[in-house]
Amino acid sequence: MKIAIGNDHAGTDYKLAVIGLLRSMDIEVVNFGTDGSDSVDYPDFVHPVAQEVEDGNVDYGIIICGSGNGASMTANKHQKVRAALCWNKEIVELAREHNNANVLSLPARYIALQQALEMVEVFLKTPFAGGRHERRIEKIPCI
Ligand SMILES: O=C(CO)[C@H](O)[C@H](O)[C@H](O)COP(=O)(O)O
Repeated sequence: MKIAIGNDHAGTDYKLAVIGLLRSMDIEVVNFGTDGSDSVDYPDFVHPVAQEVEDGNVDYGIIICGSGNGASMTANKHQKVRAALCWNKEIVELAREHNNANVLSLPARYIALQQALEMVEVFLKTPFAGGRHERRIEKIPCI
């Protein structure tokens, strides 16, 4: 499995921990930064993640900013991206089962680090349920 990851300054610490988790699971990681704490603009680091997902170069994307909103808004501008802003494991499970989310957006300033890591694990292990949900996600893109 291969995952692209990107974040702004609010998400750097969580991002580095998530990368550690992914590597411990033998998952290949493409890190688009930022890796620092200087103030940056989240679209500069989220668009490359979304583009990798859209191009089929990675299985999933993980994006992290303070609230998770700016990151998910940015990623969802990409036609093939379904980025889900999640704040607990149940929402993550539903984002995979019902929405076939291919990008997980984490709000670093509003969830505990351990919670974020557990959410990543749930995201990776939960399959899409298909069925009625397939029809619905096919209707998401603008024509
Ligand atoms: O984009 C966001 C809000 O939707 C993120 O939470 C950013 O991380 C946040 O806006 C950054 O805020 P800061 O005051 O510039 O650190």
